[in-house]
Amino acid sequence: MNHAAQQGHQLNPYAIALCAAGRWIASRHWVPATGGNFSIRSGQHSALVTASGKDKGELSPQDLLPVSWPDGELLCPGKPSAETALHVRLYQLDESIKAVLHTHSVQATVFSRLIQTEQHVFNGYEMQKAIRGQLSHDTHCPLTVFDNTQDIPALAAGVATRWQQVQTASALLVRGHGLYVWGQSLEEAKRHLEAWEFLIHCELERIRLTGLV
Ligand SMILES: CSC[C@@H](O)[C@@H](O)C(=O)COP(=O)(O)O
Ligand SMILES: [Zn+2]
Repeated sequence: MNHAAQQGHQLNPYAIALCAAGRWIASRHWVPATGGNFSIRSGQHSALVTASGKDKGELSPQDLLPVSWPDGELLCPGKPSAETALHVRLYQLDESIKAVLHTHSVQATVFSRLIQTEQHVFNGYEMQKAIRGQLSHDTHCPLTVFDNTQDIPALAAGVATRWQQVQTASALLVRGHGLYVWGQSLEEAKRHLEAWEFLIHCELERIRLTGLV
């Protein structure tokens, strides 16, 4: 990258905000060992996505790679996240999504393996109100769980097929893998991430204490 391009990258407010989010997420121990990836929408058909294999707590703006899908087909220079196709599919499914955060916390990973069904319904938690559209603790908020695969385009296609049920949560789980959340701003995606980590932690404790999944 030449000097001018590098400077442009360093001044990019989207890139700076995502690097700061990465430091916050890493401080919560939700992205160990280079796990996780993040993106932020930069245009109708474009986003910045974390480069693959980076420590997500030590990102600098040049680790955010521009990807685009002007005609639906993915164009990505360099080596963006191995899970870029899922980020892009989420942006395609809902134009209001502005940021996507993927994490590998211990509790989300363990919880996803305890849930044998395609969905786990959360009910009765005040924290549900931190999720877009959830107006009360008394609603039923379903979190959809997908089986893990290394075939990310296939996973993205599965998410698209079940989008009606997935979108309510602004989040999804991949079994034995981790959590995806999104939001209409980076701040909202961070709030969804913190809320889901809290809700999953509560359910994990409930299951531990009662033995009832
Ligand atoms: C620690 S391996 C984790 C990866 O396989 C993947 O799931 C992940 O979240 C990070 O991949 P990346 O390509 O760096 O975005
Ligand atoms: Zn992952």
